[in-house]
Amino acid sequence: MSHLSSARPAAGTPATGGRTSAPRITAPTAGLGSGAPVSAEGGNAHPVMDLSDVSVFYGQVEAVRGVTMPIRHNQITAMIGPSGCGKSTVLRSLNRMNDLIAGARVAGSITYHQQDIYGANVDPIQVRRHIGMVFQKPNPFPKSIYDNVAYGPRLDGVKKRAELDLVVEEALTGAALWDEVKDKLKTSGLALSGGQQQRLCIARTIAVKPEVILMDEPCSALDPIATSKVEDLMYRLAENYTIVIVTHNMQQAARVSHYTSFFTAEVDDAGVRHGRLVEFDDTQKIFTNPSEQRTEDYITGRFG
Ligand SMILES: Nc1ncnc2c1ncn2[C@@H]1O[C@H](COP(=O)(O)OP(=O)(O)OP(=O)(O)O)[C@@H](O)[C@H]1O
Repeated sequence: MSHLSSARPAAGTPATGGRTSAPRITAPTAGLGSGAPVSAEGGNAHPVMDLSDVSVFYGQVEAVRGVTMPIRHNQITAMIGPSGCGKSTVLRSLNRMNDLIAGARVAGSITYHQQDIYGANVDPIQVRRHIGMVFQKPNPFPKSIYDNVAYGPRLDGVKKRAELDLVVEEALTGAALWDEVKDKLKTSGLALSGGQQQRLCIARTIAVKPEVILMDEPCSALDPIATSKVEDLMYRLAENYTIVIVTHNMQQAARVSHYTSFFTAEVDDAGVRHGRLVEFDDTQKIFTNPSEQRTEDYITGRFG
């Protein structure tokens, strides 16, 4: 296990008023960039994160109740379910992005390598350093392609041009964008197409070598060709990263993920609506032989 010694915002992630005397969150360096390709049968992959009886509140409203599931190493876990069932809420709770929403609160336990990410001494900025996020709408900084990717490493203290050049090339190559942009690194990231912008945001995220990448509907703003490129990329990234993706697109979940969690909204005895995790399993099982009738109804289009 290695210890982090400094707090700094993760690339592409807004900094919060995090505690400055940042206590440390630990992570094994062995997991960073050293994983072997894992197939959909990777049921033995150990959990990098564990959610146990997680509920998320907005003020007094319990938007999601009692979610328990693992996030397995170098696997892609998809979250699917009808609108408003709490997929994005749960995703944001995995790297404390909900901290940025006034009144949001998480109950239950979310661990990263057995460490409670909401522990009293844990700095959310450090959490986001290890658990990066790619958003629905590509959000490059209004800077050059190079500076978008170099942003996080520079904050990490990488200053030498040659080192930065290498990190930028590696990240852009890892995000399957290098060949398209290597001759125009000084061009604004905003001048790229939507699909290229999303891959640039992925490059910016992986440039700081997080272990887990959260993706909130990363293809919803993209056309089918750009979507297919990002899907291919996700699959390749899973050789080295643990990915959690929220998607409205069931075909996409079936295509790219190893595990799928199906969420829905339930109304409790008091008439209050909450998001619930109905079923978590191998993606193949969810889409061919789910245990729950509600899952089957959803994937066969009978509701949702
Ligand atoms: N910032 C917020 N403040 C208050 N309530 C919120 C906030 N964000 C989400 N909610 C509520 O939490 C519930 C779950 O929303 P969430 O966006 O997580 O669902 P979702 O499954 O991701 O939906 P969609 O598929 O439409 O994006 C909804 O009732 C929503 O209105």
